[in-house]
Amino acid sequence: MTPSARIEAAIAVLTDIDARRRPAADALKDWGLSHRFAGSGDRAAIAGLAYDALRRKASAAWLMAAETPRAAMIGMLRLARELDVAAIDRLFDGVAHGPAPLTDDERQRLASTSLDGAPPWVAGDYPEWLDAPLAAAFGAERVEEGRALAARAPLDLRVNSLKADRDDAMAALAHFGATETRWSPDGLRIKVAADGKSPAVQAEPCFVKGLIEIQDEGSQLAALLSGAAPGEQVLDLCAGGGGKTLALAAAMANRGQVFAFDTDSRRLAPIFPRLERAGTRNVQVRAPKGPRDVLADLAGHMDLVVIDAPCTGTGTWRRNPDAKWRLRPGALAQRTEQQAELLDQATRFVKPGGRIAYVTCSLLPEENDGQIEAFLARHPGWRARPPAEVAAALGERAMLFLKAVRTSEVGLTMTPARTDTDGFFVALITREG
Ligand SMILES: C[S@@+](CC[C@H](N)C(=O)[O-])C[C@H]1O[C@@H](n2cnc3c(N)ncnc32)[C@H](O)[C@@H]1O
Repeated sequence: MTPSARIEAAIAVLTDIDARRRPAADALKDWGLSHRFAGSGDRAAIAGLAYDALRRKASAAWLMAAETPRAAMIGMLRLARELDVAAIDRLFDGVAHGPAPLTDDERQRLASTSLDGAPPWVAGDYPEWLDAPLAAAFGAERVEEGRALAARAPLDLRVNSLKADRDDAMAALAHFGATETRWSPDGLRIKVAADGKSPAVQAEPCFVKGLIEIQDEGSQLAALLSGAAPGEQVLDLCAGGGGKTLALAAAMANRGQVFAFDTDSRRLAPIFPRLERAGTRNVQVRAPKGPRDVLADLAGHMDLVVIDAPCTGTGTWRRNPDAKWRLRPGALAQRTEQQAELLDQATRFVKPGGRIAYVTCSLLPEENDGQIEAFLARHPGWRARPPAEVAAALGERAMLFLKAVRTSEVGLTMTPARTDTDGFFVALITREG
């Protein structure tokens, strides 16, 4: 396919996403099924164009004074890919399978890339209804935070310390240009190519043998900051596919016990092959069994309960740019209710002196500090560890990390703008002994 034809295809995908209010991945898959002639390079390029246009949807619409998929594409090419008017003109050349030529008005709009005068949610490319919570969390810096959330994410890997050492894994992935992550002692980072295509690390021998896992650095740090230590009894209450479970087991050097639970057994299913590949020996998966309380025997015995809570995912917009435009206030209300219930439920498992690590991949205060403050008001006998104590788990990097993150009295927040990770909130709350 020509570059112009790829652009026209990406505009068609954006039109489908808008018309049917569906996830980008579904629209891209359908496009692929009905255009089987397109090769993998074409598909990756089209996905890259569509995702980048979604990332910059509000600012592109403002620049072009139009809220159409075509305007989103043209505006993105100028704002994100930094093409000049002549280069965009060449792509919009009007030949078969390509988009119609630029109009005079479109050409004029592209003369400037200034977003001066745009409201924060336009300059920061996030939904207007989230301006108030983001202002509460980040004040004037919310535009910068939004911009960083609208950028592409790198591919992060966690080296499995049960099987490998970071230097060896880095050498095995030198052909991808893997480098050490800034904060996580087990992390490696690979830059994603200009067309947005991630390298196929899952086909690498070191992945197949369980030496590495795909995990954002923020997620690695969230697990690390819980302070899980060898020999402890740990309940991973929202284990899902096991990303945190695997990191916890490695941090505990296979000693002690991790119990992995999730109410959704389909989400839990991938954990079994992942545990096997990683060589973990201290994880017991407790899959739900109808109304039976499969965690009853753990009550009062846990040193640590990790709640990697269901949340709005606002911290992961770099990876799911369409999710930010689909999020609705009702979903936020539902998530905050679930989170409060989970925090309350978790208390029954924690032994005196034990702790809960509460984690979200959200940047909204209602799901983060607000949730912990409300918990502490409901539960006398619990206290939040100050962020400086929580960050101490990072050893010599703790001071710099503390300066980078947003801290409150009850927790700390990583963001793409501050730590160059996905957005994560972490709080440690301790039951008095
Ligand atoms: C953020 S995801 C977990 C991701 C996972 N920990 C990881 O690192 O890969 C949240 C999970 O919470 C689960 N969940 C929701 N409500 C729950 C509840 N009441 N008890 C346990 N798990 C719950 C969801 O099924 C979902 O898998």
